Amino acid sequence: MGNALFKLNEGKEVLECKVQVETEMLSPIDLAASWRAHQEYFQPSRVRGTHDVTINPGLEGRAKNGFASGLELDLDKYVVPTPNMGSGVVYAASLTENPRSLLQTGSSSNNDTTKDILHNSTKGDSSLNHYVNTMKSTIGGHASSLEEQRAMFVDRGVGSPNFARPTMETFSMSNFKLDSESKGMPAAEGAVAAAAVADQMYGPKEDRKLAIVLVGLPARGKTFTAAKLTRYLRWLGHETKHFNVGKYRRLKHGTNQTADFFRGDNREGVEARNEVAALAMEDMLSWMQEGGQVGIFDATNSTRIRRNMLMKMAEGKCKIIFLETLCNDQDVLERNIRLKVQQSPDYAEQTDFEAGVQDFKERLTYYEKVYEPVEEGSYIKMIDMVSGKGGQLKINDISGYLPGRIVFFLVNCHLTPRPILLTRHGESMDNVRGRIGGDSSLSEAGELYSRKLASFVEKRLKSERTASIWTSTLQRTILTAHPIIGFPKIQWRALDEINAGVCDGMTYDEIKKSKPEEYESRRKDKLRYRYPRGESYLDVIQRLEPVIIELERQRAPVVVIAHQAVLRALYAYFADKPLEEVPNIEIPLHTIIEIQMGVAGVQEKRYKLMDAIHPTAGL
Ligand SMILES: O=P(O)(O)OC[C@H]1O[C@@](CO)(OP(=O)(O)O)[C@@H](O)[C@@H]1O
Repeated sequence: MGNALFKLNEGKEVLECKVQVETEMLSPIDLAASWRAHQEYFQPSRVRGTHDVTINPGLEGRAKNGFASGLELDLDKYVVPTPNMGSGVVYAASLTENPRSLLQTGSSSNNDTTKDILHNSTKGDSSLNHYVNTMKSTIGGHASSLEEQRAMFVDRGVGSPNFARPTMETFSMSNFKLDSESKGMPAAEGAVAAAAVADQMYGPKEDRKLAIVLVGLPARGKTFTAAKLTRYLRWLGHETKHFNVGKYRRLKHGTNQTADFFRGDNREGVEARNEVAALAMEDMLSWMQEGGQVGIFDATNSTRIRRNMLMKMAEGKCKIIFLETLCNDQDVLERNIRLKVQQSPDYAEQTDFEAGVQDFKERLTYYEKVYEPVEEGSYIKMIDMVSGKGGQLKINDISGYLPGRIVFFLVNCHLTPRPILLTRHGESMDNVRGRIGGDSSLSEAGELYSRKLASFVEKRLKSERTASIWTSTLQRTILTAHPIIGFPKIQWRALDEINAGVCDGMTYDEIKKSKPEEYESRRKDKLRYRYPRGESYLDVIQRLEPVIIELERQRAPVVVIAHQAVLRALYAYFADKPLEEVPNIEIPLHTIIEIQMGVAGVQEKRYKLMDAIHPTAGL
């Protein structure tokens, strides 16, 4: 502890100022370590001069790339098990909601349930109403003191205990997330959170709950589009669920319905299909009452009568936007029909594949006879987006934050299969030291990995017309990309590692010793915890959203060379992982995660090129 007394003679007046400085005793070893780290940071960086976009990389990479990478010709020799999703294809439809109204015994008839839902919807969320009223009166009225007014809008960090948590009366996003009573608030930061607060305050109740009702003939990519949209909205933090009516039909009426069941003049069949659609809608509305925010209602919904039934059930409870998928490309349709027969549970017991295809085509003709394109209400028409040769969106009566984002997401999506390769940078000097953040260069092992990666990329993408290499602006990723030649490289600030704020450059042990409350807060809620003057994982997800949109939009392969926390967030999107799991997803060094995005969903494959700390001379 150091004390100092400063005296300032201003003419006759002497100003005194006492200063007390708290210092902690550092052992000589810690002092030396922090001096070394300090020197390392101020070493001239080897990549500062490179532009954000380099199209024709220097030839020097070619020389290095030629030798010492020692990769086997057969890349499958490096394949390692994928800990999360297995190596099989995850069929999108299997990720849909289990029909609770069918699984619960004695589920009430449609009308009773609908009446119950209408009755309960007047209760609303008392604590949230109270909260919003308090906030309205504070903001609308006059906060009692200037201090409180200033405090109202200061978001003092979610997890860091260094800031007093604002009282219930002051306004701060953290209360919304932490107040377990307030439902429908996304687990998110930034724009998503701000829009949610605005909608809670000013949007009519039904606008705060959104039903995206799919419309379209079979084999138009409805289920795949529904799954993609569900994944995107969940990743942004919106409580989103995918309700597939086909699943309800199969549960209630079995999986071996022939095409006749789907005839427009088959009264029994029509009633049965409307019944399960109503059950699914009731389940979705019940789920919204319990706090769900966006329901993706996946069915053909091919007639105006059916759509009117759904709109009537949703009246006053949620906003409906119809999402119609239209496809005129016969090749795409043929491919989708064959994929559907191959993978749909409807044909799981069909031994004769071609007979299955014929039956499905017959079912299709029955739907085509009664199909009425959407012309009513709010709608988004996706026209030939599936083929990936352009396509377009037609929209009508779309407004608000979330619908706007959904349109922007859908206009950037396509189904052209292509691989996305995710990998961390090569081992860095700070990885060896166990220091987080920073901007250190690569260790010897990290440099060897960069050469192996260049070899891998050359082999894996040699059949591709083109590809691009994305890095962060930190030198450990730029240096890792350096030996790769022949592909344009782009530096993204958005791909920089999570900002550890005041803890940048420290080891976890040093944080635990010198900032135990920070360490403990992060351990307790790593997803929401924000480093003082740094970021949380929720912050990282929000800043990665433009990267996800661009990854969806790209038609050529992309190699993303980034960081542990950033890749956890990106991987969680493709693997549709719950947000709570994001901060602990395994993203080992020197491993490439290949994500294959295609018509059937997302497939994952992992290649481990070498160990982290002790490089092997040549594989
Ligand atoms: O969220 P945690 O588990 O701390 O992981 C993030 C940390 O991983 C590290 C390595 O410790 O990332 P990377 O080396 O991939 O850039 C740190 O820089 C970063 O702070």
